[in-house]
Amino acid sequence: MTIVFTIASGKGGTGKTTVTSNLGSMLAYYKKRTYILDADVGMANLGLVLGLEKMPVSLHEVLAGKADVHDAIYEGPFGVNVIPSGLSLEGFKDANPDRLRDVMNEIVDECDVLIIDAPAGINHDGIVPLAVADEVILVVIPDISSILDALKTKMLTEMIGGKIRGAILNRVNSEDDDMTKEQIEKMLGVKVIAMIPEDANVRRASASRAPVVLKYPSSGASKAFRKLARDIAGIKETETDKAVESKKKEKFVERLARALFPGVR
Ligand SMILES: Nc1ncnc2c1ncn2[C@@H]1O[C@H](COP(=O)(O)OP(=O)(O)OP(=O)(O)O)[C@@H](O)[C@H]1O
Repeated sequence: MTIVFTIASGKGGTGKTTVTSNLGSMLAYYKKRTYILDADVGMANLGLVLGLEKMPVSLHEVLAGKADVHDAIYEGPFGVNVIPSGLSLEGFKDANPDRLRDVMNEIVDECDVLIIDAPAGINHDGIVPLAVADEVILVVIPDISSILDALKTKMLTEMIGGKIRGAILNRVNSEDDDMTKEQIEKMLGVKVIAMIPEDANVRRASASRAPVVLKYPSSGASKAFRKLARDIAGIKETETDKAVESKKKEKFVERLARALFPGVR
């Protein structure tokens, strides 16, 4: 059976696209037939961060009723199926977000997991992705305004009969954070299902147009995304996962050795 997740926040810039691209890629890596769809039709960037160069047909044309959704599916990292939104304002103007449910119905039988990257804010474009999801996942950063905005999104989701799976706490940097995981859970009234550290590799990977799980698989953020994907897919850590982790340790030991014995290679 297919499960549809919508990745939402409230406040912009908390990491929805980062979560969508990395969680989607990892689920594909773990052999789940995964589709990721950029419902942020006004400020699309899922295709960009995944390095899709040419997108002759995008969700814009599909939502405008001018193209079939199957013509707007592109192959991403580990074989994840990406449905990007276009970058032109002209295309955005004609896109009708109310068609999203029809688009979903056309692909739902082909996938195990569909992840929808929702736009920030509470407006009409943002409500449709909340309404069509089986479960909404909130992406928050440890900052009071992010939590308050996510709380509004949670209340709106529940008001329209939707269900919240939990919150992903992104950009965690324990020394500087305003709020702890427990305070956030209490305030939001939902479980924190993953904690993704602040990690410069995330931005570095985006700049080279790849998800961090592909570009820097042994980084802290990748480790957290791998675990989240396993939890969602209901699978245990594999030997390959352990090998990726031990690679990180080796590198640390190598770095330490270099620092202590600079002359030795
Ligand atoms: N864990 C992290 N560590 C460091 N940088 C991060 C992390 N997560 C996200 N970022 C960076 O934060 C910025 C915003 O992330 P992203 O685009 O995923 O947010 P968004 O919620 O989709 O934004 P918008 O609301 O504009 O669509 C990007 O530059 C991204 O590389």
